[in-house]
Amino acid sequence: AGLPNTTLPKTDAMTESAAFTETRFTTPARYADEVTAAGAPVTATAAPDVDGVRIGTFAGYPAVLVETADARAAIALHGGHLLSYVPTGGEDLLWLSPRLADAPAAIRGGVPVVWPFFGRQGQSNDVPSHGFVRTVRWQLVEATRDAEGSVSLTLAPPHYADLGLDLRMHLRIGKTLEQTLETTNTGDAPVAFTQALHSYFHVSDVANVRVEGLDGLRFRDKNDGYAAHAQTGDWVLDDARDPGRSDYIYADAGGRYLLDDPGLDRRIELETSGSRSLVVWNPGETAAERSSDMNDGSWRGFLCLEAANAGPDIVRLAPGQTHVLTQRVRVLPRD
Ligand SMILES: O=P(O)(O)OC[C@H]1O[C@H](O)[C@H](O)[C@@H](O)[C@@H]1O
Repeated sequence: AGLPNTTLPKTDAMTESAAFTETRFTTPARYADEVTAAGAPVTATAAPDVDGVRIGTFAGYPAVLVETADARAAIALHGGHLLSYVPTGGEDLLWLSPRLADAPAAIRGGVPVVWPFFGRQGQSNDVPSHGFVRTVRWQLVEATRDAEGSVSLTLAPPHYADLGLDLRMHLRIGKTLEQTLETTNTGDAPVAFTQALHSYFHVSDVANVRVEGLDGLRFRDKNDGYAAHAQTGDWVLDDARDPGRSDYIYADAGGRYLLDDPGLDRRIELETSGSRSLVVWNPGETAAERSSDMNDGSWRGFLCLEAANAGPDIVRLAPGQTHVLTQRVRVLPRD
């Protein structure tokens, strides 16, 4: 097929802070120590006294393991990273690299938490790409089980006193996966930030799936100097301009997307709120082969649909204000 994309007039590159008004973050004083500590073994994490929740390991990472009648899930303490979500009777919705590097390296796969900036949008080159929370150890703050049997968790990254922002992540594991990033401005100045739940969805073959819900939207292509384009029809990987890779930021996105996968005979529904952008990313073969955690052909097994506030979609918070980004994910049968 191929996308008959229309090239729109080029505007300023999205990473130039002059074009937008993101806060320029300074790496928190504690960040380097937190990264170093994240490589050390986990010592005694108290297991919560909640049915179906325990502390164990998953893919070699210390993790919160959840089991309900409707689904199983694993959340690594490293990065607060959701590694696995398996609806009962189905396959994992998430992809995890078979070549994971050890902590404190970032985990390839699952749902990286990107915060408080997407990539290095609006930032200098001195800050780590995708923010300050994906390569540090998080804490499990709360676990509860509701009357329907779903498990709700709250996790938090280290508190950075000098950042002026605080993050809590909530997860609800049941028939549907619900994941929320709750950001509060704890400082005394307004903050403008970007973020994403960078989900790696497991697919049969990325070249053989399509994403509905993007038709007519404008997007910026990171591989094309952030040039603006217009989407016609569904997203597919075989973009006529560049077969085999996608790094698109869709703006003014509607918040409901369907990932149709004939090979796995399923559709993944992604619904978002508090997010007006969607990033659709797959590195394609050439870039994947240069990467130590995707250079085995496994890049074909995922597509990232990232519920984001990125590109022109920047969140502005006055002191004391809180912003909530939520994604809801579930499997639908194919008709
Ligand atoms: O390799 P990472 O730092 O995990 O980033 C993985 C990818 O994340 C996002 O999708 C960005 O838009 C991509 O440009 C980036 O390559």
